Amino acid sequence: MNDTGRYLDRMRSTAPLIHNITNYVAMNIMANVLLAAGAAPAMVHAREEVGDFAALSQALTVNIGTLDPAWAEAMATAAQVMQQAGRPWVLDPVGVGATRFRQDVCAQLLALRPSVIRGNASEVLALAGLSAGGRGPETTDTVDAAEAAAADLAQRMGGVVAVSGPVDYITDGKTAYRVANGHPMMTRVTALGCSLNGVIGAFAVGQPVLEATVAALAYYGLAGEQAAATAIGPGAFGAAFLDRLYAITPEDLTAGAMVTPA
Ligand SMILES: Nc1ncnc2c1ncn2[C@@H]1O[C@H](COP(=O)(O)OP(=O)(O)O)[C@@H](O)[C@H]1O
Ligand SMILES: Cc1ncsc1CCOP(=O)(O)O
Ligand SMILES: [Mg+2]
Repeated sequence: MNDTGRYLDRMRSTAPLIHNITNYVAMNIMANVLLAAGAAPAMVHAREEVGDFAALSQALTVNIGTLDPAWAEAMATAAQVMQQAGRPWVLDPVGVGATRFRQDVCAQLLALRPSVIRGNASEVLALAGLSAGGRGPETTDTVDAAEAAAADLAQRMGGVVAVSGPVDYITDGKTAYRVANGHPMMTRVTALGCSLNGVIGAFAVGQPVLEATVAALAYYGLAGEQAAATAIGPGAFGAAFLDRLYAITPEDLTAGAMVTPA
């Protein structure tokens, strides 16, 4: 894949409305990430309105980071709208291995066929049923260890699975890519994984989902590399990261993307 920049260009040209049911930690950070990238975010989670709002949106992201039963109901309602409309929706199974409640809610959401599942290695392993553990939002496993689980999950779901980490792994169960962009500083700022889901959703609007997900991860990782080159620590990095998401051009992305077939 050497045309990653085209996916960024198309996303920015439509500035898609992305409906996010995300956690309290991520809401503000994720909205800023989406605005910097060139999309239009909305954080909407009330059971009474998620269905109507999803119907207006071009993509949905669902994140179980700060789950409660009312939110779980809202997530299923919104995901069902997207599934029926054939529009992309992204699931982030934050900390799914940690509790029974998260596992049960994810099982219900998987039945609604997410277009993309994006998680770290521990989350993908737990979601595939290959590990019951995990401490919470941070990974304790390597991406390599989760690759077979990702392929299995993608085949079972009929969607794309993206395992993020030092080198990301993205597969639809048949074709797979690795993306080597990124910087370890990205793990020192909370909610950057959560915010990535929005960027994936935005890239996936009207574009082939596997390739759009790869391009989104390359773009995100490139912004992380560039931000880390100037930042003295996590605080400055967070601001520089938004600035780089805003500044990277389609040409920069095509030149800087480190994508290989897996
Ligand atoms: N050690 C690392 N080196 C480079 N990039 C990383 C590293 N760890 C994570 N990333 C990047 O950080 C972003 C968030 O991924 P990750 O930290 O795995 O998510 P989460 O916060 O959900 O655990 C992704 O773009 C990923 O490529
Ligand atoms: C710290 C925390 N606790 C519940 S959700 C959340 C944010 C996790 O964000 P990310 O997975 O992107 O690091
Ligand atoms: Mg996460």
